[in-house]
Amino acid sequence: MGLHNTKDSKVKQGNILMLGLDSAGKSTLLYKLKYNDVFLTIPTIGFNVDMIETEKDFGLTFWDVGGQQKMRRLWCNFLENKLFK
Ligand SMILES: Nc1nc2c(ncn2[C@@H]2O[C@H](COP(=O)(O)OP(=O)(O)OP(=O)(O)O)[C@@H](O)[C@H]2O)c(=O)[nH]1
Ligand SMILES: [Mg+2]
Repeated sequence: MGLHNTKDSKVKQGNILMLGLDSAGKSTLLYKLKYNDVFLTIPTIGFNVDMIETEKDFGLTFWDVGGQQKMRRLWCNFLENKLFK
């Protein structure tokens, strides 16, 4: 997870990369964290990005990446991204 300041140095933000095999429960976990509820999900094609404000001036951006076989070749693009280093 990377943690960095935005233009306003008081506002902090972190990025969380969610990787895992298909049907591991990544999207379910994200919706549970964001809405405190369980939703019917469909397999993620590509990726979802969602932000959760944890407290004043602090937010977490979740990158929920599809885990199906055909999606896994995209994982390296996220792992090489400096947001997650
Ligand atoms: N029993 C049980 N089922 C779960 C749990 N978490 C997720 N599921 C179910 O598992 C299935 C897949 O969940 P998803 O959250 O879509 O899985 P995912 O990791 O996002 O899958 P991809 O998007 O294909 O990578 C859904 O039917 C969920 O309801 C859990 O903790 N317990
Ligand atoms: Mg998903």
